[in-house]
Amino acid sequence: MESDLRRGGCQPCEGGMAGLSAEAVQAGLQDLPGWRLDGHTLRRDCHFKNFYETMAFVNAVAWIANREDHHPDMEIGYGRCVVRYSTHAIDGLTANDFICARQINALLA
Ligand SMILES: C[C@H](O)[C@H](O)[C@H]1CNC2=NC(N)=NC(=O)C2=N1
Repeated sequence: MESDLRRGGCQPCEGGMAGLSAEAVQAGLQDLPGWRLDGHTLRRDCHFKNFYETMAFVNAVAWIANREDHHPDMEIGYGRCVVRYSTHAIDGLTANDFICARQINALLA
């Protein structure tokens, strides 16, 4: 499982796909700085100097979302963006959510 979270590239989201166990989610979070569990979503609160930087980030996240065909919910303010990932198809968390969260961390590194 851990290796699935490290490997890039999301799998297609389908109704029957397996959600991660609570243990797997906790294990994944150990290696995902900045993210926490918020209900059944992975959440990171990001802060920026100004609106321009916030929107540059939002656009980069949108680019990743379209490449991976895996889309977060985003809440945007002048200097902040809350990013939440879950897999809508199963209303839970899958490896896809961790794969995308890692890509967001790479953007912010
Ligand atoms: C048809 C398309 O691949 C699916 O609707 C994808 C699109 N992006 C998605 N994003 C997320 N977060 N969860 C999904 O289940 C999902 N499904």
